[in-house]
Amino acid sequence: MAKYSVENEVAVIAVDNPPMNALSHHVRKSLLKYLKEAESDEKVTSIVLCGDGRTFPVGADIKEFHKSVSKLGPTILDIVDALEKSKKPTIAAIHGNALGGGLEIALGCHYRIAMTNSKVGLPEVKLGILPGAGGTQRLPRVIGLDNAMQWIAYGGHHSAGIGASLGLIDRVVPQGGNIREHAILFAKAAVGKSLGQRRLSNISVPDAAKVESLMAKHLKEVSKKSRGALAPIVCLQVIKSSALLSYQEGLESERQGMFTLLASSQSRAQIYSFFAERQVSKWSVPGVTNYQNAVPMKVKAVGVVGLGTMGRGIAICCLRAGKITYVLEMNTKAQTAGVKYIRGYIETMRKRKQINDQQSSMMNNALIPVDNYNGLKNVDLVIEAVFESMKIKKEIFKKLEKVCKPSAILASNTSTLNIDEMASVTKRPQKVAGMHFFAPAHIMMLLENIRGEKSSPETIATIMDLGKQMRKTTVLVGNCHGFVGNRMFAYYTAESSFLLEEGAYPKQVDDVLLDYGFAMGRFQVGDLSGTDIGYKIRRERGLTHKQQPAGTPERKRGDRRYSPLDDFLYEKGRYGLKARKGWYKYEGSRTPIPDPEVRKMIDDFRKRHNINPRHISPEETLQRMIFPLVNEGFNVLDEGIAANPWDIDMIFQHGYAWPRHTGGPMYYAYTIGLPQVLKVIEERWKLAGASEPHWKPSKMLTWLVEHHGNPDINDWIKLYKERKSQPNSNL
Ligand SMILES: C/C=C(\C)C(=O)SCCNC(=O)CCNC(=O)[C@H](O)C(C)(C)COP(=O)(O)OP(=O)(O)OC[C@H]1O[C@@H](n2cnc3c(N)ncnc32)[C@H](O)[C@@H]1OP(=O)(O)O
Repeated sequence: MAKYSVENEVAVIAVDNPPMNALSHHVRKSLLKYLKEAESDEKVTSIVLCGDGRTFPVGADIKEFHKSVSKLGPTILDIVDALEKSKKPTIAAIHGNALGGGLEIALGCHYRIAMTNSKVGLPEVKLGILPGAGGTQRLPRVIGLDNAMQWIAYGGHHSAGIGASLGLIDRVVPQGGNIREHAILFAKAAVGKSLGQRRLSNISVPDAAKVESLMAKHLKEVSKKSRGALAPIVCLQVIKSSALLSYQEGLESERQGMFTLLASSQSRAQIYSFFAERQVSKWSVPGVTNYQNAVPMKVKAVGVVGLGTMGRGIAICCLRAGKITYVLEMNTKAQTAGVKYIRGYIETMRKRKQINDQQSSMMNNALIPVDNYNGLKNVDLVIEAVFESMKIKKEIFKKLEKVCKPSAILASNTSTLNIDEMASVTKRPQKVAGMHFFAPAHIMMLLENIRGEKSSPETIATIMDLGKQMRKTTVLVGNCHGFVGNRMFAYYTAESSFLLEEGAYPKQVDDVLLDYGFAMGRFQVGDLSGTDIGYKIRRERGLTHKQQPAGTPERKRGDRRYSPLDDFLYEKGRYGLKARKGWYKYEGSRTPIPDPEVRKMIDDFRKRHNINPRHISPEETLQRMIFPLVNEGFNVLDEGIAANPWDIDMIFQHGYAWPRHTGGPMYYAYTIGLPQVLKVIEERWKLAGASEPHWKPSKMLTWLVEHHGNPDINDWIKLYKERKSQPNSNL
């Protein structure tokens, strides 16, 4: 709804649709009604549009998308038109966020004033669509093509100050000011002034002459940054119309572009992702506890054990979240290097204005290096981040048990190992949990939190809350080898090496993944992280080529298929980018170049094993890499290790840079259709057999397909659990 009042001849229309004042159908209806009322009331000389509560409208109601209600008039464009056509000056009074349709109605107004701490932007591209209420045509007319292309194709939020410097915001109201009062005064002063040039559809785009060169520049950038995504490209094409066509023709091009994007699977996937991102914070452990009833502990001081790459990143996350951070590293050289890195990073953040001087000095003061376990006696929570070895981790947990106060939570940053086994060496298993950060921890958005069998509701609530304070997408999962992410990802990696054995080369596989939308292929990523990382993990598990007793078949570990190609690569000193050679070679830059030496290694291997290389199609490559991962995703859901398919999708989007416009592996499977996915998995299972158990069709996937075909992704768990809970379900 909207509220209407007249103050001192100024009509004030305030959108009132908590929490975000989204422009839902009922809001649009009442906005237009009040606009007409203000227009026809002779006592009203000007009109202010604002938001009640937290914010100016943040855009269209995303919940209405793909539903018939979104098509019910009036549209946002009807409101924008009415505001612009009004004979009385219309003023948008912005506080909080004016985003998407919110900014578009502000662009319909003749003037815009904004609180200094407010944000403006057209982020529709992030939902796989475009600003569909004239934003693609009006914004370039105010801030120019170059800026509009940047704003719309990337969907960033911008400060009111930036908006003012570009002519979008007419006045910035300082902190502490009352936006409504300022707007009323502004509106009074605007009465009687000419509105001609204030109607943005009347004016032309200032840098229209540069349209072709700007198009080329931005198209190049978006195809690199948002590989495979349709929306940024359509956005640019539609913005181009603002420079070449009349306003009305431009609007038609916007309408057509919107039609194309709304019909694409990408927009559905991105809208799904928007809600999924918010849904994961509403965690629950069925029958035990959930985000609404568990109370987190207050965490003031955190300990981080180990100052390697992970420990340093985790310490930065803790400092940014305002925690006193004790970093324990007993090796003096490693401690000096770690602390130097952290302080250097704080300084970089300060220089980039991500933090101010005061925050920088607070963070530096809150960093406390210690060189023995006693130094951790005051922390509320400790995260160990040492090498991935159960033996070492158990020793650390025993020491932590002795020195940490009884209330302290003991967490491990393990990426694969059993949390319950670590908990078993302590007297406080209810206070033990996993906090799996992804490298680099201070950059990657994901935190995969692992609840142990005995983790208490308070412990779970605390690690989830800490993730939120670190501003991470924090997903709660159950305990098993590799948890959700690495357990599923192992098959993606394994299949990529099998593909090399059978006929592909690294670039061929990587190109398929790049076309799918990944920023980097599997082998490029391997080189970037270092081929030594995986090797050390395999060595810890006794899997590497060199650890096998004489006579062990090269391509088997036990009764399972194994590819030793990754081990050979490491043994040749090809550690990846840092060694300037890995799956690729690097000559003076980070550009991966296919290396004949790697090709020879693969060819020799094939010859030794009498493998006749065959052509592997892009379609097979993609299916071989993604479908076993999806199959395992269904096993993970069946076992309750992940509570929902969107939990898995968020783990992959934020931890493994899975392209957002596909929604994530589970949503992608839903887009393809579960019957089709199962068909491929079943065919492959027949071919591969027991030595490749990752192709064994998941019970849950099979049951869903047999009984429901391709049910809505929101119904998977409900349908399956209902059936599973029935007696004699055999599931
Ligand atoms: C054509 C298309 C047009 C014209 C459009 O306008 S498309 C929409 C463009 N606008 C956006 O994409 C903005 C979406 N919202 C956000 O980015 C953020 O919510 C925020 C930056 C505005 C605020 O962030 P934050 O303070 O963290 O709050 P939450 O994101 O957690 O949001 C709180 C609840 O509000 C719901 N929400 C937010 N925006 C919308 C919306 N546009 N439509 C419907 N619902 C919205 C959000 O889902 C949260 O709901 P709950 O999880 O609490 O149920």
